[in-house]
Amino acid sequence: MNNSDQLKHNVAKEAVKYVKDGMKLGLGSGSTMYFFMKELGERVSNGLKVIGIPTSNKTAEWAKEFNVPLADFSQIQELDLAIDGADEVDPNLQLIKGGGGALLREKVVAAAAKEFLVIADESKVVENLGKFPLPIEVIPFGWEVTANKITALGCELALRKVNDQIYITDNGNYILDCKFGRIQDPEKLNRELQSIVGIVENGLFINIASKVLISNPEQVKVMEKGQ
Ligand SMILES: O=C(CO)[C@H](O)[C@H](O)COP(=O)(O)O
Repeated sequence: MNNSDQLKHNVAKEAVKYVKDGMKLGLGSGSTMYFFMKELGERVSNGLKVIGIPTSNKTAEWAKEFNVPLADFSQIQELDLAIDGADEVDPNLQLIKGGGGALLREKVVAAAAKEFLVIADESKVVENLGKFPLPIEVIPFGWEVTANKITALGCELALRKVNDQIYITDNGNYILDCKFGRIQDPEKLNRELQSIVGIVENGLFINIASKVLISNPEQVKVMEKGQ
C-alpha cells in the first residue's frame, strides 16, 4: 500500500469505530470511502448489524463486495450517521466535495443524517476553500446558458470529460469544474449558486459536517467546529 492509501486506510479504521450496532448509515463515495467500506464489511462479518444507503453506484458495488447490507431509501426517514470523504476541508468544517462526481446524492444523504462524519488525509485541509475546482452538477439541457451564469460569478470553468467523453453523473447530469480561486465567503457563494436555474447542486457543503477526522503519518486527529 502506498503512503496516501495508508493514510486513507488509517482514517477509515478510526471512522468505523463511530458505527454502532443497529445504525442506519449514509455511505459516501471516493477512494477514502473504499477503505471505510472494507473496514465496515469486516465488522459486519463479525456480527455488526447495520444498513446503508450508498451515494453512488460505485459505493453500492463495494457494499456488495464487502457484504454491507443496503436499504431502500424510500423506507427511511432519517439516518443515524453518514460518513464521506472530501476534496477540501476548511477550519470551519466547510467542505468542497464532488471530485468523484457524486456530490448530489452525497448532499442528499448527508442532509438526511443526524451526524455527518468526514474522513480525509491532511492534504485536504486548507485555510480557504477554492484551490480545488468546485464541482457543480447541472442538467444537460441548456448547460451552456447555466455555465455562462456561473462564469459571471467570477470563475473559469470546464465541462468535466473522461477520456474525451462528457462525464455523466449517476443522475444523468453534467459536472462543471469551476475555478473560483480562494473563496472568501463560501456561504455567500453557495447562496448565489443555489439561485441559478439549471444547477442541480453544487459541491460546497456548508454547515453540514459535524466532525472531521484527519489522518497524518503519526495519528488521526479530530476536527470539530470552533476549535
Ligand atoms: O466528494 C467525493 C466524491 O464525489 C469524494 O468524497 C471526494 O472526491 C474525496 O475522494 P477521495 O477520498 O477519493 O479523495
